[in-house]
Amino acid sequence: MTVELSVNLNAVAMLRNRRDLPWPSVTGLGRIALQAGAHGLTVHPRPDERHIRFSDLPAIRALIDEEFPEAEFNIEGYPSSEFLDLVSETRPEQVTLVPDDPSQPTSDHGWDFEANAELLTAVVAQLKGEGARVSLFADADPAQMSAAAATGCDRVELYTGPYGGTHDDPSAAEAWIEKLGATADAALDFGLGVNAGHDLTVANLPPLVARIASLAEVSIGHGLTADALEYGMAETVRRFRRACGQAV
Ligand SMILES: CC(=O)[C@@H](O)[C@H](O)COP(=O)(O)O
Ligand SMILES: NCC(=O)COP(=O)(O)O
Repeated sequence: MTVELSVNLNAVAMLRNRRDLPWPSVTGLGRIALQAGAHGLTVHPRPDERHIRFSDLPAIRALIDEEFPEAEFNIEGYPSSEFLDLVSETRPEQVTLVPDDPSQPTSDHGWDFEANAELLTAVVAQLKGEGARVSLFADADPAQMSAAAATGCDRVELYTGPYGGTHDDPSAAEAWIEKLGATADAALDFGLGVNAGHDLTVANLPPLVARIASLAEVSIGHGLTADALEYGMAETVRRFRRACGQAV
């Protein structure tokens, strides 16, 4: 099974938001990602719009519709009425529901599916009725997959933050791979597809991909944007030196 890559544009938007200027362009970087073969684009609009802005969504929708009709738009977030309205207007191919509190700096846990069964079952049905695939953000806990499936969702997105945090501790990384793998196995047993995301990198992806044969999609923003800066820095410095009049 090919693991599809959805590029999360939140980090690009955060950099753009430092100034009242249109660069880096969220849509422009999204275009480059899709031209390079990414399967889709992910955004996680937060209530304070500190990363992606609600006003970014129509342009990303238009980019996909007009230039990359095979690509998917994945919108992540807590199912507030504002978020659900945004989704209805934007019609993403996939919605990933995340149990974020507005005060959280970033997403740091999956759903408690039993405690939120009523909310999730209703919202999943609504979003599926609007034509979206629905994925639910999940901790590495096989015991929760039965309750996840009972909501009617299509997929779970495994929260890989704690695995990403083990970058300097190989034995802890192995233990997290096993927990994530066991959760993916349980999800598959209940008929769920499996996505994964948070703090994934070029270094920590291969063991995850090797362990989870059913992995359908990873969404990556922070590590991918950091690499784009690192691997694009030398050429960019040369461009600016040329602009200074230097012979390069
Ligand atoms: C749902 C998830 O895992 C997050 O990674 C999120 O999409 C990133 O959002 P921020 O970039 O706004 O922290
Ligand atoms: N769903 C996770 C995501 O979209 C990106 O997370 P990160 O790579 O920015 O940690």
